[in-house]
Amino acid sequence: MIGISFYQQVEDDKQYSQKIAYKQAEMFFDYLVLMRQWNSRHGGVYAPISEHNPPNPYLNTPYRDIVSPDGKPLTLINPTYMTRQLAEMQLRQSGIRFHVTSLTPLRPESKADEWEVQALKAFENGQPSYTELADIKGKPYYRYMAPLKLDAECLKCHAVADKRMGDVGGGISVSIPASDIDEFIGHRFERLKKSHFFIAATGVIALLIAYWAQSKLTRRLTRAENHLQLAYLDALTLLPNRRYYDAFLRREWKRATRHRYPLSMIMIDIDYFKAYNDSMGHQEGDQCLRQVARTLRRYFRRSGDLIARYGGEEFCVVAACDASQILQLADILRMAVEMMHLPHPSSPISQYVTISLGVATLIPNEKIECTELLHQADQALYAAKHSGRNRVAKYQD
Ligand SMILES: Nc1nc2c(ncn2[C@@H]2O[C@H](COP(=O)(O)OP(=O)(O)OP(=O)(O)O)[C@@H](O)[C@H]2O)c(=O)[nH]1
Repeated sequence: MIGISFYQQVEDDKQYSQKIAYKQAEMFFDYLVLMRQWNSRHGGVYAPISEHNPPNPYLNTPYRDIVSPDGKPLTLINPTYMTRQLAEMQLRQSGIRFHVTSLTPLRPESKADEWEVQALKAFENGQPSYTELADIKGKPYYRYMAPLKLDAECLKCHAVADKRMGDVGGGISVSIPASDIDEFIGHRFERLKKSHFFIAATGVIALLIAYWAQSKLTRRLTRAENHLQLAYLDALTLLPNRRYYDAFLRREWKRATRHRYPLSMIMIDIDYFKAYNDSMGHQEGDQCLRQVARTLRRYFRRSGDLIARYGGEEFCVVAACDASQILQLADILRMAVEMMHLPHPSSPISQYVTISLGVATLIPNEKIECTELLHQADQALYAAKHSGRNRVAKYQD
């Protein structure tokens, strides 16, 4: 955006400067026309003949040269001769060129150049003025030209058969060196470059600071998140731990109390896990816990349900569903673990690892604590264990 702004401002400045150049040329033209009218109104003016004011050989009029009563030789200066003299002075002083010209000039020096010929032809077709950036002797100029209408004074010398008063007799071209404008644009360009560079540099520094601050914040957040995960995640199974489970249960209990919907719980315990450890080794025991956890967690995707490692070889489930739904879920979990076909050589009830599950459901209210649900699920688990293991038992009063 800074690049676009820079480009646009430079382009705007160029166009604006060009407009000013052409306007300046137009003002020169208007002023010259005014002076010519003044001269013409007096029928020309006499001035002493000098090195800078020799008699004009192209001025075809009686009394062109006269002598003043005190004996000074004077010569008549008509509008065109005056413009020519002014043009020479202006060129010497500022490099700006005026040129009075026509398609049929009397003086060879007044012959129109290629560009002026185009402009004069355009005037004959009614165009009021002509502007262009064009070269004179290999140097670029902002060129402006407008027509001169024939008046009585002009017709004295420029009497052409098909020309009448008010017709386009020629024109004056005003040419301003492009180097004057380029110099101005150059200064402006430098200033724009500096200011845009400053804005860009400030922007980049601000972005770098923002990036640095943001990555610092991200690092702190990641660290905090890791700490939080460590605080609430069981390192062995990567399931939520008992602390998280307790907090979750209290929250869900309150919500279920408010909205009066049933909350269910499953306590899960691996059967004969001591024997498994003893026969397979503690590391295999850990591996078994991980595999059971991975299998169980697949059934918990909803935000209102949770499975956690409750401690040792025990897992615990809390779900916002009724008694029949939780019984179904518990049975699915039991079968899923059995179907893992994890060998358990020292289990008296199966050749594979199995689990026992205790299920309880309550509709919470302000008079019951959530520990009651835990207690009931635990009782149900105890019942499942004592009625043979590898089964689901429902809490009975
Ligand atoms: N490998 C391993 N073993 C554990 C872990 N946590 C608890 N245990 C073991 O799990 C066993 C639990 O045994 P018990 O509570 O006697 O129960 P059980 O042998 O599973 O018998 P039942 O529950 O009655 O079927 C203990 O031997 C604990 O050492 C653990 O993180 N890794």
